[in-house]
Amino acid sequence: MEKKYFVTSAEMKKYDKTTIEHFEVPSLVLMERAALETAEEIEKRFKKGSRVLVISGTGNNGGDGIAVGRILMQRGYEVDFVLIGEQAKCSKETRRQLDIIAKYECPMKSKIESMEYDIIIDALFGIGLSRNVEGIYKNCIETMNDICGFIVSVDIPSGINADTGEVMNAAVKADITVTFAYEKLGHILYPGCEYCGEVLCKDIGITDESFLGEEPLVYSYADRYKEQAAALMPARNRGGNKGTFGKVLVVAGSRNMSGACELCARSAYRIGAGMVKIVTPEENREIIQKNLPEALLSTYSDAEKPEAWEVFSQDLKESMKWADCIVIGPGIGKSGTAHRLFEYTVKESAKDLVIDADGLNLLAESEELQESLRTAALREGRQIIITPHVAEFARLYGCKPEEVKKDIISKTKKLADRLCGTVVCKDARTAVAHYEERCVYLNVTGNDGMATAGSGDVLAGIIAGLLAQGGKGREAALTGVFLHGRLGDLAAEKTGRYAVMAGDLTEQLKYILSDEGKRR
Ligand SMILES: NC(=O)C1=CN([C@@H]2O[C@H](COP(=O)(O)OP(=O)(O)OC[C@H]3O[C@@H](n4cnc5c(N)ncnc54)[C@H](OP(=O)(O)O)[C@@H]3O)[C@@H](O)[C@H]2O)[C@@H](O)CC1
Ligand SMILES: [K+]
Repeated sequence: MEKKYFVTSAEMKKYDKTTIEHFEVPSLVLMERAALETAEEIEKRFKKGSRVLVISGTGNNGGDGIAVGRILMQRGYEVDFVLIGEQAKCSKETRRQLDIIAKYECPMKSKIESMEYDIIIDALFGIGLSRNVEGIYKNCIETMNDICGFIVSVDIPSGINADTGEVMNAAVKADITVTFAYEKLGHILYPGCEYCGEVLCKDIGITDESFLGEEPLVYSYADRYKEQAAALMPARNRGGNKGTFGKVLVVAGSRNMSGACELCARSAYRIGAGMVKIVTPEENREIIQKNLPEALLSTYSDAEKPEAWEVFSQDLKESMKWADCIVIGPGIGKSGTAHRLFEYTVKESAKDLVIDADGLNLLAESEELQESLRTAALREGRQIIITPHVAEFARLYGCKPEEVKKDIISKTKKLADRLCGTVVCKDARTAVAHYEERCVYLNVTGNDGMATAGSGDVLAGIIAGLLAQGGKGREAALTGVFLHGRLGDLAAEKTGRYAVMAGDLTEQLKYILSDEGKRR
């Protein structure tokens, strides 16, 4: 699978350093390449004679900016240079850039004197931003945002934290961001991604060799899969039958709450599972048979009564034997029956398990069941995938939702390690971690239209459908999350983000995988 990495500032600095020290590429060569790439993006958009303002800080980001200005000046643009901060504090490379423009007799100013520019080069702070922006720096960022010109941020908009995407008290709102070698987490996480404009990632000679064997912690699927989603699917055997394409057991819904199980089961079918059986209260029978006649059904009533449970649990045991994997939780509630069903599914089966929604709340309440799942994963290789949104995650993890949002990557990994499974932490950028893998997947598909009831039920069904077709827990989760986001994007293209409903996502499965084979 082709990956795309998102790096932290510490990782990027390490790769810079390796390229400079281990591979002996001079730092000024990297800076010149970065500047050339940035200048070329400006030349594509603006003609010679355009007025350019370069705002530099004292770090190497500032040096990049000065070099961009110098190249544009040599190519016929009208360039003004401003340095914010003390010259004496400039990095070695930035001092060198100052010396070069001094030789060309370009004056360096210490404040912005005009608001009349076509282009602003934002090179105040790059990945070296280490604290909140205050005083003259904050004023400078606000002035850049006030000038009417087109803003090109060098590497990252000044004021955005490259690791978390946080706004450090003030940040530049760029039209484009030209970054180098790898996109940073701050380009992709919210709110940072909303400040970048279009992100253009340029090769300046820092390559995967600079990892020296240890790849970055965070990755996603390469962009090409957005157009070629079917390439992520498990190969489909033309000689297969409904048994070989996998059997999913959906334990979902509660009395007169049939929507969640229907969405989940339908999604499992649409992603390609051969058979789907729904376990739900008897009251839901009629509506499910009407809406989803393809689903097999096993219903229960009065399961709180011991004799009824006795009979039904035997039936459930048979269903669990029949299934290749189980999904439990959507719409199940937290009643006594829900507890029983959940406990039984965890303890009496070794089949791969997707836990969603209320199932996660039941899991959060029971250390004993968490321990059972850990043991089953380690001893029997049972694959456990949990799909919490941020609030459910916080309950399981034992922290506040805000803390999850601030540190989604490492917390998702820690929870996966604790549960010995795959954890899908659903947010605007969903993270997926697996206990046996060091790296964490960060999803870049999807949109806010998907923040709608039932969207999670669809994801749980998709992941279970992929598991049933033989996918490993980790891959099923990654592919499921990526596809789910693509479904949301396609649905939003059709209706706009406001109008997207969960059923629309499943509907899009009809189209997104229709090119299977052609694009593999
Ligand atoms: N190796 C190379 O040649 C390559 C380098 N590249 C480029 O280098 C950039 C990284 O350079 P960098 O590490 O020098 O950091 P950068 O972002 O310029 O700023 C650091 C300065 O800001 C200061 N500072 C920080 N926070 C502050 C605050 N809130 N308020 C005020 N000051 C604050 C901090 O000062 P201090 O914390 O020491 O007080 C320091 O002086 C990278 O983004 C890319 O553009 C690429 O071209 C690839 C090749
Ligand atoms: K910048």
